[in-house]
Amino acid sequence: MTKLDLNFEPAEQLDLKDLNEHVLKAEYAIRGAIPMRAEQIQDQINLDPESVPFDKITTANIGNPQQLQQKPLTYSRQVVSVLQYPELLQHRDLLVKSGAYMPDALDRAKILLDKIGGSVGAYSSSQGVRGIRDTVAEYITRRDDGEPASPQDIFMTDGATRAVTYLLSLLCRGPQYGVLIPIPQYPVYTASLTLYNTAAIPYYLNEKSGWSTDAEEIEIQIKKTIAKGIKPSVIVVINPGNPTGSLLKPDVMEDIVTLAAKYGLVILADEVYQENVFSEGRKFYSFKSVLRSLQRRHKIIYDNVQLASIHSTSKGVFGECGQRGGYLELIGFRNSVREEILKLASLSICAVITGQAMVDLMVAPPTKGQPSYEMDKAERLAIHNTLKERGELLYNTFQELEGIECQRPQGAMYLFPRLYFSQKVYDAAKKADLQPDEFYCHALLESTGICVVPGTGFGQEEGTWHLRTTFLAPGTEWIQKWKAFHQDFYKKYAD
Ligand SMILES: Cc1ncc(COP(=O)(O)O)c(C=O)c1O
Repeated sequence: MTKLDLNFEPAEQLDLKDLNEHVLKAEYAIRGAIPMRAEQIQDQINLDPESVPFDKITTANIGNPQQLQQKPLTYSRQVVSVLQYPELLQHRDLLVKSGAYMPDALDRAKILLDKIGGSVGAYSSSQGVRGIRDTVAEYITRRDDGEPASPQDIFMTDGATRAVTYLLSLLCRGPQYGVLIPIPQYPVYTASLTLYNTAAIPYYLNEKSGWSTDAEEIEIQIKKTIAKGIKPSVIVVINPGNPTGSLLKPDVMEDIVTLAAKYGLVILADEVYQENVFSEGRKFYSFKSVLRSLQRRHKIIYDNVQLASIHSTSKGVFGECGQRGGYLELIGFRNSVREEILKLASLSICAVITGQAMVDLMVAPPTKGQPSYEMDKAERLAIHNTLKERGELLYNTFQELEGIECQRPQGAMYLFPRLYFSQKVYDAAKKADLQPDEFYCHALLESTGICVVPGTGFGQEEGTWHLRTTFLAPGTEWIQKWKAFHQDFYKKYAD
């Protein structure tokens, strides 16, 4: 029998007013109203397939390749399956003879198990498995043409998002501090800044010149912000860009590093699309390689630049979003600051171990001479080429249509076309209490099942309207459906 007095009015449940206002204000359009409506429609299709004029939802709203039939790379999945069940190694001959496993995948699993300490079911150190950080450091060194990387600077994370969270939670210090973000941008950045109650300082990318970044425009924004009494402390750069698909040139990157050196900005280089480069004759340059080159050419002025680079297993040709693998490389930070990042990492104990293993496999594929080499290389190339072709196809289709203007994809996995609307669309959108781009995207979803995200969710220059679509969905049927919808929409709303 309780000794407490039971004669009371029960306390109320929580209401929104009882919650953290910053969480309420944060928005993430990629999983916002339109994707939520798409989920409802999918449920409706499952219950009653005849109730909508299409048979499935095409999820072009999120860069989630394996949801759209991209096959995982065989070698890495073979290795990870053994990590989950190491007893398989006792049946090596059988597994190899039957063709179920390649011998080098089994060897790699053994090496990884040793690195991990025997079981993916055990925590690792908070910074991540040392042997995996060694592999990542070797990869970065190779990628940057011999510019050395150190495992001490690598932090393994649950996807790149966790790395963004660590950095912004540490660097955002309230509304009198600001973070420079590109517009349009990947909305995790604005959402995080809202959560951490820190000012977002937009710098606009130049659509007409392929969504290029203009350092002079950034400096103007920095000066304006300082004049308002807000201190810019971080600059976020997404390269290749999401949602724009643009690829930065080294001279622009040098300018950004110069601004970082001059104004004491930490560079948060979101480099998760570093493998997704499609422009002929162009290549990805890491911010680290650009910084090191500047440091070599100039004495002192670049010595204090602090750079955090993030990468992920979610994109590239790996597309292993659900495995939550990622890493963060810290360059130029004081030890005391790195210790705080480590503390943040230790609060979640460690990154998922299979995700860490996935990073190891992503950055160190089988090498020439190993039995899996040819197969792995062919699979990687096929995925890369398919993405490139799909991007081109969608781009070419947009070129044919009225009222839509699209920049050629240079990288990443998105197109961000601009939409020009008639007065009738503005009026209809207003009536529906939507922005014109939201109105178009809703109509596209309801007519075709194609789910994309309105430009409003990424930020866009006032008075302009866009949408973001991935080019991951297979086949051409959905593109034809979109084309037909678009033509009907423009006919229906012609002034
Ligand atoms: C620019 C950018 N950064 C980070 C992420 C998050 O990646 P992850 O799945 O590794 O958390 C994404 C995902 O789409 C992205 O587009």
